[in-house]
Amino acid sequence: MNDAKTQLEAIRKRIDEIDEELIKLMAKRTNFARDIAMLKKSLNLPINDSEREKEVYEKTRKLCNKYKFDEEIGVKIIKILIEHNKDIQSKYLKE
Ligand SMILES: C=C(O[C@@H]1C=C(C(=O)O)C=C[C@H]1O)C(=O)O
Repeated sequence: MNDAKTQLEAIRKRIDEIDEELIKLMAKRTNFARDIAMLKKSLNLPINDSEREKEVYEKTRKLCNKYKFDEEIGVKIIKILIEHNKDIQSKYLKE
């Protein structure tokens, strides 16, 4: 019983560490939004690039299969990050 409690605590500690890594990586991905916005402005390109998004979603599906993670959940998470990235790009370009 006590052993199970110790194991539960150990797993939760690992989950906390993983959550921190996830947030760190999401921030890292999102922090490219400003540079991307500036480069697109100089190249006269729109913020939205549906071809690139298609590639990102395809890659996401492949990675989900590779790591045995639910494909639809993976795509949902990436969609949130893509939309957030585009919102930030728009904000920078409005400044
Ligand atoms: C970041 C970009 O801008 C947008 C956001 C994307 C993303 O977050 O992956 C992909 C395509 C674009 O719609 C980009 O063009 O690479």
